[in-house]
Amino acid sequence: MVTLLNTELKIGIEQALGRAKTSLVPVLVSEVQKVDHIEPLSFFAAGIEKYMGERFFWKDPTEETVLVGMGTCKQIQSINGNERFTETQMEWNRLISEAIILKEQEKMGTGPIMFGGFSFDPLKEKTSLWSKYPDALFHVPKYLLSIIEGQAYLTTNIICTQHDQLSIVDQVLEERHSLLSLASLVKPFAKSRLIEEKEVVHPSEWKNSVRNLVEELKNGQLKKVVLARELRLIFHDEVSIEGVLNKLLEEQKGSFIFAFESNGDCFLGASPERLVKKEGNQLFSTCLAGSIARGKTEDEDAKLGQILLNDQKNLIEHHYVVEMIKEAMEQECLEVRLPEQPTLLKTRDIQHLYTPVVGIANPDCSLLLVVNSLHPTPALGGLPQKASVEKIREIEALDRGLYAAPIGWLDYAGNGEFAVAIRSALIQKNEASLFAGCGIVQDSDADSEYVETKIKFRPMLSALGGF
Ligand SMILES: C=C(O[C@@H]1C=C(C(=O)O)C=C[C@H]1O)C(=O)O
Ligand SMILES: [Mg+2]
Repeated sequence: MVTLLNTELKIGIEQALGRAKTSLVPVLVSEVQKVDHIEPLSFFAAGIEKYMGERFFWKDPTEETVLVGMGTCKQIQSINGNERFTETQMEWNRLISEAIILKEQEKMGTGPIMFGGFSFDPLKEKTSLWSKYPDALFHVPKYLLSIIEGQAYLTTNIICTQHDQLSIVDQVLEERHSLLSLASLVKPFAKSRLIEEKEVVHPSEWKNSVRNLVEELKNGQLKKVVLARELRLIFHDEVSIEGVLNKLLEEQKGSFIFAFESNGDCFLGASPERLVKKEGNQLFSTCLAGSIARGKTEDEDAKLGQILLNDQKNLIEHHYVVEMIKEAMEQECLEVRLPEQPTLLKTRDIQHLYTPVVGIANPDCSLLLVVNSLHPTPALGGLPQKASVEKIREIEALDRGLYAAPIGWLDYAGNGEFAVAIRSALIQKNEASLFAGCGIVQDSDADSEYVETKIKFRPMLSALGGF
């Protein structure tokens, strides 16, 4: 259990109440404390009763940053299509400009942050599948556990309005105390029991749409289009989000592990692909496209890797991504660096062609606007960007929702990170939808692309106990 000093929080709230009464706008108070280590998954599990539907989880591949949020002290959303990035950034800036932040040191990922995501394509006709997730949805948590380079921090966020009294301090302290006590009790994480697995679109139909698309790619100006498909699973009981996260953390160590709850649904996954990270004036992005299976032996694995590194179809598929990301980063940066040749990035189930991109951001750069200019990269959409998204909208029998779209966090100093939400699933009580797609180019073969999507389902299938 962790004991905290409470005095500062009270002073902060007093100030915020005063400010809220004169300005008549709600004021955010954010207090950060260094705490003894708390197991992130235990903290997440501690919120199962009180904060179900209002939790998030994030771990980057290097484990430099782990964030677990609980409760929602403020929700930011936008239903305004292509304006969703700008609107979200502006609302965040407004909230932060008034906030009172109590902390001892500057640490990225502590203090007020918001976590959430954007839809892949706001213009795609919506189905009921994603009814809990608007085109932009972000949560500022009430309680945030941040593990930054191994050190744990606990942030408490409170919104003070003109109608609040100082007594809210006692309420918050009591709530926080019981949350921390629960987090110290480690629970066994339940496994899910699968009943049925159904491909939403029949394999032969999906392969036909790939074949038709390949013909179009040969004849038109479209160079690449990413086509995805959905797998629907039914379970005996409600899926345990903690159980799935536990397995993802065990099995997908080199990936971003994320979970984002909204109103009873949960979108989670293990993505190997960074969209963009901002740390001070540095920007990092990733080109990831071109895939091959892992080998059963070390030798076979290395051979497959060599095949991938020299395969024209995959190199072209990858090159389109490099071309577009380089160009977009050059718009945002004073300087951009990237290697000339891709290397391999391997996860448990698959290997990819990988090119990291680093840049020095323009002075006026803001993270969500970079997200806006990158999304979707040709790794998830295609090339040219607009025409490929239109093609997906027209031919893909799937409501992507947040799949293949940016998911991540932003802090009060403008730092943060977004991954593309692939190798992911939407959990709805005792059912789940899994998503996987692949880049179709002129030389694509429908059967091989189908196998590639099958491999890409594995991380989530395995975590859900179905493989
Ligand atoms: C679209 C997905 O993955 C993307 C497509 C890839 C490909 O076609 O080779 C590789 C990595 C990802 O950028 C997915 O996993 O659903
Ligand atoms: Mg591919």
